[in-house]
Amino acid sequence: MNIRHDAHVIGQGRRKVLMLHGWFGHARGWGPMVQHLDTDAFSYAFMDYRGYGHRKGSGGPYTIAQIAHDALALADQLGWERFALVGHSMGGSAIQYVLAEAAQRVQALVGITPVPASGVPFDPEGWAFFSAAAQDAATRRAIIDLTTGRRLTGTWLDAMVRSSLAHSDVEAFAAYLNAWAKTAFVERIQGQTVPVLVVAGEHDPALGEATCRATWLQHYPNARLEVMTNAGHYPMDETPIALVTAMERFLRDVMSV
Ligand SMILES: O=C(O)CCC(=O)CC(=O)O
Repeated sequence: MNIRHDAHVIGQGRRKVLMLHGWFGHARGWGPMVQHLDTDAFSYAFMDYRGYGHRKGSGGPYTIAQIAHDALALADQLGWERFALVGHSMGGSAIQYVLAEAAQRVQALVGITPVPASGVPFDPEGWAFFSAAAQDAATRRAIIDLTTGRRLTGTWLDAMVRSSLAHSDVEAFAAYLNAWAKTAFVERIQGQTVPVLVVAGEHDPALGEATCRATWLQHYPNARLEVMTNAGHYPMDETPIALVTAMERFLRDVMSV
């Protein structure tokens, strides 16, 4: 394991994979799935966004476009000409923005409970609720509880909130809500033939199977869907072995080495 550039890089494999985290995540916040990765077949680079993880205090811009540009700069630093991208939730929007900017470099996309390229619609009440999360730990906890189907232990919810508070700047967290919910760029990716795996969680109320079918599977002709049973919005914590198995089976299938 080593730290290079703006990323936490593990593995020596010839298949290169950039990992882009979600709103509550950070480069080292991918949970127990990390210990199950095949580090002989793959090299994984886990990137922090501006204002997150070891980039806390960096300042913005806190936008999906900036995440994508930082991801491409990281790939350049690592000497990765072509690579796959895995994005969780907000990271699902960012991996598609990378595709929009540099399709020739992208071998495959894996979206884990991912935000679509159309953004996420909110009613005023929902927007007020999610907006409160930046300043209020209890709201962060309530969102994670809601998006995992209100069925998981409070010990895990509390740990997720602590991790989110410790590893993100409040101003970045606040601004990224606008970024993931309101960045819409379907016209830039619609019809791209890149192989895509979409992983939905059975208990994810907003970004679950129905949303993935209505968005990702309509946008990409070569997209396939896997639904993780016994998972909500965080399969990397809830069903880590099943998630890694599905993800690496797909990537082995579509990435030439
Ligand atoms: O819309 C939802 O269900 C939650 C999305 C979210 O929290 C964003 C993220 O986890 O990156």
